[in-house]
Amino acid sequence: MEGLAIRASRPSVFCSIPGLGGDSHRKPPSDGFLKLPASSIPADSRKLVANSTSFHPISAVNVSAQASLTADFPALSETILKEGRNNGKEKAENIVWHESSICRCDRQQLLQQKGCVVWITGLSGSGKSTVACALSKALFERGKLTYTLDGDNVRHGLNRDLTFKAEHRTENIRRIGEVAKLFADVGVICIASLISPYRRDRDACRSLLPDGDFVEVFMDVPLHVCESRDPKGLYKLARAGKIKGFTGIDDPYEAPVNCEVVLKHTGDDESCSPRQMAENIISYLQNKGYLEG
Ligand SMILES: Nc1ncnc2c1ncn2[C@@H]1O[C@H](COP(=O)(O)OS(=O)(=O)O)[C@@H](OP(=O)(O)O)[C@H]1O
Ligand SMILES: Nc1ncnc2c1ncn2[C@@H]1O[C@H](COP(=O)(O)OP(=O)(O)O)[C@@H](O)[C@H]1O
Repeated sequence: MEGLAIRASRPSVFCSIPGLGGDSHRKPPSDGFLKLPASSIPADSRKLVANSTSFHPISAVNVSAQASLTADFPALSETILKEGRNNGKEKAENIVWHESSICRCDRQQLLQQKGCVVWITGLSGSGKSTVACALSKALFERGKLTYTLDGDNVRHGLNRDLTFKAEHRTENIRRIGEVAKLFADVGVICIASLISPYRRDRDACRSLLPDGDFVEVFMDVPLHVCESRDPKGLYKLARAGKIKGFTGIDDPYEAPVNCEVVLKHTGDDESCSPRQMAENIISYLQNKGYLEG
C-alpha cells in the first residue's frame, strides 16, 4: 500500500494538518509512527511534512519501504535513539500506527455522546465506588453509555500483579489511565474510581487525553469520616499495624489542587447523598457538551 509513515517526536502533537486527513480529536503516538493513507497526501507532501510546525518529523518514507531514521534530521534522530530506552526499560521499535476508517467522531455521532474519563479520586471509604455506581446508573437512565474501572476490581485481574508500594500504585494508575483512554476513544464515558493518591500519576493520566476530556472528581471527605465508615475494617487493621502503607494512615494522599469537580462532605445528608453527588457530575458533563454527539 502506498502511503507515508511519519515518526513523531515528543512532545506529542494533534494530527490536524489540512489536506492530510488528520483527525483533530486524536493525538498521534508520542513516539512511534503515524500512518496516513496515500489518497489523502498531497503531491508535495514530503515538503509539507518537512516544513510543518505541527509535526517534528524525523523521517517520511513510503510505507512499503522500511521506515527508518534518516540523515535528514540527524540531531533529532540522535535524541530519539537516546530516548529509545524508557527509564532503562527496553521499548519496542518499528511499530506503525494503523489508521482506521471509522474515527472517534463517527462513534460519538453513533452514541450521541462524547467519550471522556471521569476520574474519581479520594481516600478509601470516601465514597468513590458508591458515587461511580450512582453516576453510571443515572447516566444509563438518560441513555448514556458508561463503563466503570474500579481500582479494587481491576486489581483482581489486569493489575493483580501489583501491590500498594508507591511504584506499583503508579503502575496501577498508569495502566488504568491507558485503558480509560481507550474507552474514551470508543466514545464511552469511562468512570475510573481509585484512590490514585499521587498528583503526578493523576496528571500523567490527564495528559493522555485531549484537553477537557479528563474530568477529575475529588471526594473531599475528612479522614475521620472515612475511618468511621471503615466498611472493610481496613483502617482498623492499619491502625493496629497489621496493614503497612495504608493511604491516609502511614502512606500519603495528595489532594487535587485544580480539579474539575469537588464533592465535599458537609455532613448534610441530602446534598451529600450519592445520587446528588452523581447529579453534580452530570451537570458538569452536560455543561461541557459531553452528553451530546
Ligand atoms: N495499603 C493500602 N492502601 C490503600 N488501600 C488499600 C491498601 N491495601 C488494600 N487496600 C484496598 O485497595 C483499594 C485501593 O485500590 P486502588 O487501586 O484504588 O489504590 S491506588 O490507586 O493504587 O492507590 C482500597 O479500596 P477502596 O476502599 O475502594 O478505596 C482498599 O480497600
Ligand atoms: N455519600 C455517602 N454518604 C454516606 N455514606 C456513604 C456515602 N458514599 C458511600 N458511603 C458509605 O461509605 C462506605 C465506603 O463507600 P465506598 O463507595 O466503598 O468508598 P470507596 O470506594 O472510596 O472506598 C460504604 O459503606 C458506603 O455505603
